[in-house]
Amino acid sequence: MSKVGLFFGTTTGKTESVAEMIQQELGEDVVALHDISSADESDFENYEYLIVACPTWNIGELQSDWDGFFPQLDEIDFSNKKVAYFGTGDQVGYADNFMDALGILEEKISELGGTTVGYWSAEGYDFTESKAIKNGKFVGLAVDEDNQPELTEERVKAWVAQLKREFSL
Ligand SMILES: Cc1cc2nc3c(=O)[nH]c(=O)nc-3n(C[C@H](O)[C@H](O)[C@H](O)COP(=O)(O)O)c2cc1C
Repeated sequence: MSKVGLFFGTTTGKTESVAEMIQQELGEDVVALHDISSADESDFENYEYLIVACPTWNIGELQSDWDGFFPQLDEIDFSNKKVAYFGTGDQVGYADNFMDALGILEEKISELGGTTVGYWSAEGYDFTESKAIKNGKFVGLAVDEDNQPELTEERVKAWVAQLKREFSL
């Protein structure tokens, strides 16, 4: 049984690619990938550690599969679970709503008892507003494949190294 469940939504495939990079970095035997479009509540119970991944769509909204799953989050017990988040977004085209989906999911899952790990510095990004900023940091890894694809690999590697410590893997 994998230790970490990574639940992602994706519309044009970018978040799925980053999910696969993260799985490679943490280890294929450590991380199981779940597309949220075909997941159900019981899938979350199997893991002590979760990674929740969602791009922001339609100006500040959850990706559509995550949007559909959102009410089902209430049925999941997140207490005793450490939860890390990552998202993909476009800081140039959507500077007022960069990574909002990450903030929306983190707020909800924290209310349901999840403990957030994997906070990420906002240095190196240029945007105006984001619901994903808490105490000056992103609540998880922010990836911008639209404008900074050359930074994705090093960002993923650094974040995964941090997660290994915070998940005690
Ligand atoms: C119509 C549209 C709306 C978008 N809205 C936002 C947004 O509000 N905030 C943001 O950060 N990115 C926004 N994006 C950028 C996407 O989040 C980004 O391309 C993302 O990597 C797509 O992920 P996916 O390929 O996994 O679906 C938008 C893109 C499109 C085409």
